[in-house]
Amino acid sequence: MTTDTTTKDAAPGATAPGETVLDARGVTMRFGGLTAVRNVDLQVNTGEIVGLIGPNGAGKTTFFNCLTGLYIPTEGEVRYKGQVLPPKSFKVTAAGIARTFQNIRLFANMTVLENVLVGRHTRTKEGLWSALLRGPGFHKAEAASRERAMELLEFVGLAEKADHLARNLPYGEQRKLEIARALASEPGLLLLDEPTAGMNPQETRATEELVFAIRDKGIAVLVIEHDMRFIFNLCDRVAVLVQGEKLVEGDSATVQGDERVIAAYLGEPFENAPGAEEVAEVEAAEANTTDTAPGKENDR
Ligand SMILES: Nc1ncnc2c1ncn2[C@@H]1O[C@H](COP(=O)(O)OP(=O)(O)OP(=O)(O)O)[C@@H](O)[C@H]1O
Repeated sequence: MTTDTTTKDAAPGATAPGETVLDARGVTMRFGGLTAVRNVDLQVNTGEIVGLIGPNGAGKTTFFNCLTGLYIPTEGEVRYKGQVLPPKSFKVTAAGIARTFQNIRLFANMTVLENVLVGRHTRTKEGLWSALLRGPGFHKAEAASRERAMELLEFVGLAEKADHLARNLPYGEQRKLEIARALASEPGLLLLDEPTAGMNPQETRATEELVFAIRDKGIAVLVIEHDMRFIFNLCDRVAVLVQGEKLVEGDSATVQGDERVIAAYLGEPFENAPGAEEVAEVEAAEANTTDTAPGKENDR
């Protein structure tokens, strides 16, 4: 699949093709006597979707936390577009890295649109006084933010639900909303922590298409997932963490066939073709989907 980040469709945070957006070197994170992540190197370039897989407790989320300023690595360095990242998560977001969480963290009693507007705060310049006085600058900035938030809701297939309360959305749509909120900070790199957890096969497939569409806008993606079909369909490169260390890194075919990965994580060689039962489930669900269903416009 090709990526053209020079088109007018490129996201505001998009980077030139081939640029290294994330450069993590020797990242180690210790909690007392436990080394959760040990000396991990990982690069992500523009136009790439990179997967991070491994057994439960392998250190994947801890590594994400080291990339996003939630944890300060005990050792090692993380650079975004060549700059060492500041050790504060809001500064990391402002620098251009956005993330979603393993457990959905939406503002349940706010509307779908308001949740996305919250995600834009790192990109709005209007300060407290401007907000209190509600001058022309404030109204202009607010209108621009709303317009961008609606564009993002359109992109993820939730525009028609902009006024719904987040808590009333079905689970799969809450996950999409989290992605829209993360995109609202106009990142150059998006980190997704188990984006398909709890989804049915149809929702998982729609998420796959959404991630491809995000990549096609020039935003690099690093994704943690336990769904191996999702990972191997989606990713240009996959890194495998086991007990905090990077065991293998390579393209999907290399990782799927690696004896060490099979022994430590997959258990048995990965069978790429979906089972007949899964195909039937997706086809039945798609047959029931009306033309107005959210996410329809992202289908490719
Ligand atoms: N804040 C913390 N304090 C102490 N130990 C922690 C902390 N966070 C994570 N750990 C430990 O670090 C190890 C790695 O955990 P982590 O959540 O990063 O794994 P993971 O690969 O994301 O697992 P999963 O796939 O189950 O989400 C585990 O042993 C965990 O108990």
